[in-house]
Amino acid sequence: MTLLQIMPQDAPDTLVLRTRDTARIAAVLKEHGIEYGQWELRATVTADTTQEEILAAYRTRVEELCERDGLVLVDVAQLHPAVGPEWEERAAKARAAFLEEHRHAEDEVRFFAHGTGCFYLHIEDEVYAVVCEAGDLLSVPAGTRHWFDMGPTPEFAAIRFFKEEDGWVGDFTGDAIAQSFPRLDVLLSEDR
Ligand SMILES: CSCCC(=O)/C(O)=C/O
Ligand SMILES: [Fe+2]
Ligand code: NI
Repeated sequence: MTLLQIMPQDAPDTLVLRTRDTARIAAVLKEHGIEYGQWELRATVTADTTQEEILAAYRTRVEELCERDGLVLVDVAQLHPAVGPEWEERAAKARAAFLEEHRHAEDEVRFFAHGTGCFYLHIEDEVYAVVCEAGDLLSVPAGTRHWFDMGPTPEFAAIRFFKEEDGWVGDFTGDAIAQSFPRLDVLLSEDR
């Protein structure tokens, strides 16, 4: 289930808010110009599902969003658990690539067609951890400091939307803040 957990930037163990109420999540994020929404799931995604099949399943919604927000490029980032040393290495590399705080020159727009991932949004003096699940759409404004954790066993397929070819390139802030915050697996284990 989708989760929003807000923590002070200097007190990662302190809960300002923890909610799985998606209407509340949307409302809280909207106050900061972040769009959160849910699309009806249209396809079962497995390791054998191609990018083309995922894009075809969501074509209407994708086209509507592109038209509305002037997005021109779409692709699918996906990882599914496998076995063997190559997988372990690939997963660790992929995870590490987004685990440091960065910004993008354009909005970060992602739709989760499968699996789970957590965006940590550093907004003013707080960190908003948004655990996205299949069906979730998140649009984070350009320039927002953030990092992303796909967890120790990455499993997700996300449609990515861009205005420019290099829209995914991160500008790393050099702030080590991400290291102090609970990772995706810890966040999810803390249900009480
Ligand atoms: C869920 S898509 C991979 C993560 C990504 O593109 C990004 O920029 C994270 O900050
Ligand atoms: Fe990013
Ligand atoms: Ni999978």
